[in-house]
Amino acid sequence: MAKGTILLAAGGTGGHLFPAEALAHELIERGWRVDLATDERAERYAGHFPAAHIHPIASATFGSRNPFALAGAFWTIWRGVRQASEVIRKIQPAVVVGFGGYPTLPPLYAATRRRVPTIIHEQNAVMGRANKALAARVDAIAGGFLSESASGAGAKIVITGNPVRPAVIEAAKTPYASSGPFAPFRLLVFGGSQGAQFFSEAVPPAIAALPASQRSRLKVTQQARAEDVARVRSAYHEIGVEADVLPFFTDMAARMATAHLVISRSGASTVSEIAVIGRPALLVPYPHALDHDQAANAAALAAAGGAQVHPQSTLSTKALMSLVGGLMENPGKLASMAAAAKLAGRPDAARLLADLTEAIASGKAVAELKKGARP
Ligand SMILES: CC(=O)N[C@H]1[C@@H](OP(=O)(O)OP(=O)(O)OC[C@H]2O[C@@H](n3ccc(=O)[nH]c3=O)[C@H](O)[C@@H]2O)O[C@H](CO)[C@@H](O)[C@@H]1O
Repeated sequence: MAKGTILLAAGGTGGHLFPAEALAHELIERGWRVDLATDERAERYAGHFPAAHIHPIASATFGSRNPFALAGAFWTIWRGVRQASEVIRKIQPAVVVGFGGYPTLPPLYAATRRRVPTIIHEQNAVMGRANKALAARVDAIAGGFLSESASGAGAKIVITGNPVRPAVIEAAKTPYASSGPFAPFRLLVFGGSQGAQFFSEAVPPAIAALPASQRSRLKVTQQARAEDVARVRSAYHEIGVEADVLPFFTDMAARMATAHLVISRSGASTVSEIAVIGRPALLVPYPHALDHDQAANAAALAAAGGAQVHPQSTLSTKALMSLVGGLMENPGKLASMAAAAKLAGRPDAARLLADLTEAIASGKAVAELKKGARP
């Protein structure tokens, strides 16, 4: 017999859904039934979600300035609030936990109206718009990279880190470079859950510019947007570099575990996973993220010595080639970056967030929890 039901709300991209999935595993292990409220966009990422029931909830963004589009969005969100309210009435969750992104607005808003305890989890160093809109109404704000002092909502913030999925915890058991003495040299390139056009354009020419002796040692795994896959594959084929190129790798954690160097964006889960598994990384923050400053996510890992951060605008083919080529010749530096990244990792984030969830479900307030935590 389950302890009760906890409703998680997450949608949109993998960056919101994967931390929810990690919390779900932890809560189920503790004897809770977990349901998920999500939008249809998230179906791509929800395949492995261990929810007892998935509730599709209507949602929309207020992104447009067109008054008709705005009115439409408002109406859709209101429809979502009514749907979510009905779900909450039926399943009587002990607490509702939202993971950011506009699909979480209706379920969290409906929960606060029905006086069900609520938590939002913010993965990023800078709070996203949906979470900002909900911050004043919820009981607790859990943070991946947030800082308690920097935000107006500081009193409600509990730093838990970003929960990573069980496959990541498993991958973290693999010591760095256990797949061989850097020959072949495994390079993993990916752009977050939706891919990155920039890497498709920039990385193959940089690899082509490496001396043949380095190129012949390379094995590349590269995620590319579906429309770029064929071009990236043939670019590597032409220069004789073995490359796995796909729009999405479902075994990303295992691929990270065997990588000697990662080149990626700095979305919150990406940075958290690189740290937990402990791999050296060249991080290139997505320059156009509306909601999240990816550079701020990368900063802590860089400060710990686990990663280098390079703005996209500085990465000419030559610059990228010499960064990769230089690191390939310096296994000692790579190994020390890997060790530093691992020290910065938070493998206990799912446990801490589950502790907070259970405390809020039992009616405790964040202020009480913080008082209890003081020596
Ligand atoms: C453009 C944008 O707005 N991005 C945001 C989005 O990123 P995005 O959705 O890309 O999220 P993250 O970088 O946080 O996570 C990407 C996740 O996808 C996984 N993965 C990736 C590629 C692949 O082939 N297979 C795979 O499994 C990674 O292992 C990781 O778990 O949400 C994040 C969390 O709020 C934010 O920090 C990002 O700023």
